[in-house]
Amino acid sequence: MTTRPRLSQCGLSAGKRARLHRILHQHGLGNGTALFLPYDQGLEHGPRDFFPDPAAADPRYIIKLALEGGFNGIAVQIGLAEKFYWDYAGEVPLILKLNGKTDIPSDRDALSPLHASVEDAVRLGADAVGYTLYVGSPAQVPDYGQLHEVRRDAQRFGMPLVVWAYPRGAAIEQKGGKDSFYAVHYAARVASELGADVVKVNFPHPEKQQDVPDPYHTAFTAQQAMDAVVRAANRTLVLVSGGSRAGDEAMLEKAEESMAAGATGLIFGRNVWQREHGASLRLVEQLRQILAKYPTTPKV
Ligand SMILES: O=C(CO)COP(=O)(O)O
Repeated sequence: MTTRPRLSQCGLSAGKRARLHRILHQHGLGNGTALFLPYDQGLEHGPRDFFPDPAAADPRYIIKLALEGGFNGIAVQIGLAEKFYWDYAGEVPLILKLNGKTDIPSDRDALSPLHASVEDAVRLGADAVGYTLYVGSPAQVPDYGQLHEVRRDAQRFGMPLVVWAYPRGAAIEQKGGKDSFYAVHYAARVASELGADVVKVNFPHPEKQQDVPDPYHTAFTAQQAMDAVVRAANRTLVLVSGGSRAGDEAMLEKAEESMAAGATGLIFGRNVWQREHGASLRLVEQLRQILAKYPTTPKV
């Protein structure tokens, strides 16, 4: 097990630290862990994601769900933030996603363009900004350039930077895909080296990697792989993503293994809002019980 870093250890400016403190210690369970509700899938995958529960197509339903479920924050794109966030008077912290793209063209040369700024995030009262970085994509060079701009502004405004570190592209596919241990481990390290304050990763699968450098041939369990991912992120706080719809047992196991490894929290979207309302809240309550077992102590 890896120790979860405290905010005072993470090289944060006063503004970033105050905002992360609000998210982690004044919302959700208030114990330094986090449960985020991401809601950018309407852009990334299209409205098909709302077919399982049509209520979820309405951003007001999602924000209410985040409040009812005691989430630490929601992650949305600029258009929804401008139209809906203030309906709830900023009661749940906002991570403003600054880039995003559709899945209509193939992901092989993926680059996620910027369409909002850190200044927008300040104007909207956000507590963090989110940036999707496609590690391993042929477009990773311009991607790093965009991230650099965002990081500079985030430093200037004291705004925490959450990097969605997504392995992508043909080279990643050849090595076992975007959730192979090799890819997730590398992506966590890249985000940390490039200055993310928080990194969001897929849960790593050691059994999926192929054609990878030697050290990865060692047999890792899922728990060991997750431990290694948290270590690779060093003093960058780790969030683990939910992924496409799975059963409750699988989600709870992923949550437990992630938190035991030293992740700071979970960012589960479709697995929460693709269920009917009562089932969503029941799963959230079980996730909160897991988070309650892993407080950050001491707090600062
Ligand atoms: O962070 C996420 C999307 O931005 C994760 O969403 P899912 O849990 O639906 O995979």
